[in-house]
Amino acid sequence: MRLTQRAEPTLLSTLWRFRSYGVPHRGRLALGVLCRVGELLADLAVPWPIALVIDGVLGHHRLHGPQAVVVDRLGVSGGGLLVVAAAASLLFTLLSGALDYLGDRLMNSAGERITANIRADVFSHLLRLPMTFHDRRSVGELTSRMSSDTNRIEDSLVDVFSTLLPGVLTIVGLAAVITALDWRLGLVAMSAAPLVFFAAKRYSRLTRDAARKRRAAEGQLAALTAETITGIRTVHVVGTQDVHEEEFAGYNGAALRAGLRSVDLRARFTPLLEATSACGTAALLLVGGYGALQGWWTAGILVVALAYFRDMLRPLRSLSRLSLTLTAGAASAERVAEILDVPTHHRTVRAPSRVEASVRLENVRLDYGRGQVLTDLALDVPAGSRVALSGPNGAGKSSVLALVAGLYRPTAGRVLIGGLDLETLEPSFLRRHIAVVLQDTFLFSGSVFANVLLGRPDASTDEVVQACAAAGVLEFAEGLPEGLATQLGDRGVGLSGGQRQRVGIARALLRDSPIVLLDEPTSGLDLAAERALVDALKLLMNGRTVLMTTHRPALLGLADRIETLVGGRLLPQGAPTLSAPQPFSATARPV
Ligand SMILES: Nc1ncnc2c1ncn2[C@@H]1O[C@H](COP(=O)(O)OP(=O)(O)OP(=O)(O)O)[C@@H](O)[C@H]1O
Repeated sequence: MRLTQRAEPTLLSTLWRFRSYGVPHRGRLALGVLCRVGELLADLAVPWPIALVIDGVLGHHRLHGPQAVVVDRLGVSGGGLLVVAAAASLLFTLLSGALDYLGDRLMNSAGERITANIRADVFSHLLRLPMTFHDRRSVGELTSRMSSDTNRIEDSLVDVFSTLLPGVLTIVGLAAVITALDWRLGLVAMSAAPLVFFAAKRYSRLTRDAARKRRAAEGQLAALTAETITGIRTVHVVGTQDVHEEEFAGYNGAALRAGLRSVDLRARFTPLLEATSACGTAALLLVGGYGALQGWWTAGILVVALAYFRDMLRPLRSLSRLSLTLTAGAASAERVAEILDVPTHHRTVRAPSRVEASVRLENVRLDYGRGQVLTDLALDVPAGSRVALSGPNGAGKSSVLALVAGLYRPTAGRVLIGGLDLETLEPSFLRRHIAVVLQDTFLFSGSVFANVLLGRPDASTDEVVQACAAAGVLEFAEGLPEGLATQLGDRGVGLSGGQRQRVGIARALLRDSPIVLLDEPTSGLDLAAERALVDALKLLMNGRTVLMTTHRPALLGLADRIETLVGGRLLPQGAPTLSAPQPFSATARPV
C-alpha cells in the first residue's frame, strides 16, 4: 500500500519507508551499534571506582560482588586501592569518550550517505516523472521538497542513529543493571518510565501536526518565492510587489503559527520531564537511603545506583528533544515519499536501433484534465516528408507535437513512430529518433558549447563546432568575450531570442535524429532574425521527416503539406480555412 494512503502512519514507520537506503551501509551501522554497546559498558563501569573508594577506603566495609573480586585479584588495599580507583575512573571515561567518537562518526556518516542517496533518487525520479505531474506542481514547491525536506530526513536519520539507538540502549542497559544491583532499587528507578512514555507519545502526535502544517506553509513560501523571482521582470514592469507581499505574508503567517505551536509544545514538555525525573531522584534517595541504613546495600552501591539513574535521565531528555526532530523528519519523509510514489512511464519494449522515420497519429484524443483538446485526430507524416500544422491559437498544434515527442500520453488512440506504438518504446529510443526545437529554446547556465553539447553528450568537439557553424551559432559567438566558451546566466541570459533559437537548432543538428519537431521556432523573431534562422532550419530539415507548427509564411513555404487544425480537429484537405485574416490561410499553402 502506498504510504500516502495510510490513515496515520507512525513516526518511525514513515522513516522506515526509507529502510532500503540503509542496506548498503549495514556494516558501518552494525559497527556503530557495537561502539555504542561498548560505550554503554564503559559508562556502566564509571561509577564503580567511586563506590570502591567510599566502601573500601573511606567506609572500611567488607566488599561484595564485583568490588570484592577486583580487590582480591589485585591484592591491594588503602592507598593502593585509591590509585587503582583513580586510574580505573580515568580509563573508563577515556574509553567511553573514544567509543562515543567512533560510534558517532560511523552512525552519522551512514546517515549522511543515506540522505545523499535519497536526494539523488528523488532528483532522478523527478526528472523522469511525466509532464502531467510537473504541470500540477510548482518549481519552488518541488525545490523545497528536494532540499529542505531531504535535509530534515537527514537530521532525523542522523538522530535515529546517534540519539535514539544509543538512548534506548543506555536506558534499557542502566535499568537492567540497577535491577541487578537490587530489585527494589530497579523498581524505584523504573517507576517514572510509564509516565514519560505516555507524555512523549502525546507530545509527538501534537508536534507532528504542527510540523506538517509548517512544512506545507514553507513549501508554499518556496513556491511563491521561486515564481515571483522567475517573473521579476513582470513584477517590476506591472508593479505587483504589494500583491506578492500580501500573498507571502499569508503563507509566512501560517509558517510562523505552526513554528510557535512547536515552540510552545517543546516548552511545556521539558518541565514535565524535569518534574518526573525530580520525583524519581527523590524516591530513589528516600528508598536508597533507607535501604543503606537498614544494611540492604552499602552507601557505595547507593551512589552507583544514583549515578546510573542520573545517566538514565540524560538520554530521556535527549529523546524528548529528538521527538521534535523526528516529527519534523516524518512530516518531510511523507512529502518526499509522495514524489517517489508517483510512477514514471514504463516503456520497456526494446525497439530496433533504427526504424523508418514516419509519424502517424491514429484516432488520437487528448484531455489534460480540463476537457478534450484533440478529438479523433488522424495524421500521417511519411518518412522524409515535411508537414506543417497551422491553425488558430489554442487549436492544439503544440499538443500534437508534445504527443509525438512523448511528453504526454494520448487519452485514446495511438501515436506511431516507424509503425511502432510510442507507448511501448523506451525513452532513449525517442531521444535517438526525435529532435525538437521549441518556440523559446531553454538554455541552462554554463557555456554556449555545453548547451549545444546537450544535443548529444558523447559528441566530439569537432562535431559540436560543425553543428554550431551550420546553425549560425559561430557567427554570433565570435562576438562573445570567450566565443563558444562564454558562460551564460540562468536560462541563457546574455543571448537574444534569435541567438537562443540558433543554439536550439545546433543542438538538434548535433543529435542528427531522423525526425524533427519544430514548435513555432521563429515566432517572436523579427523578419531579419527569422530570415537568418530559416537557412539553418533548411539545413536541419534536409533529408529528415519534419512535423512543425507555425504561423509564419517563411516556414510554411518549406512544408510539403499544410494541415489545418481548428478546435482540436483537422480540417479535411482543401476545406476552406477560417475567414479571419490568419497568416496560415490557404493562400500561404504551397502548391
Ligand atoms: N499542459 C497543459 N495542461 C492543460 N491544458 C493545456 C496544456 N497545454 C495546453 N493546454 C490547453 O490545450 C489547448 C491547446 O493548446 P496548444 O498549446 O496545443 O495550442 P496551440 O494550437 O499550439 O496554440 P498556440 O498557437 O497559441 O501555441 C489550449 O486550450 C490549452 O489551454
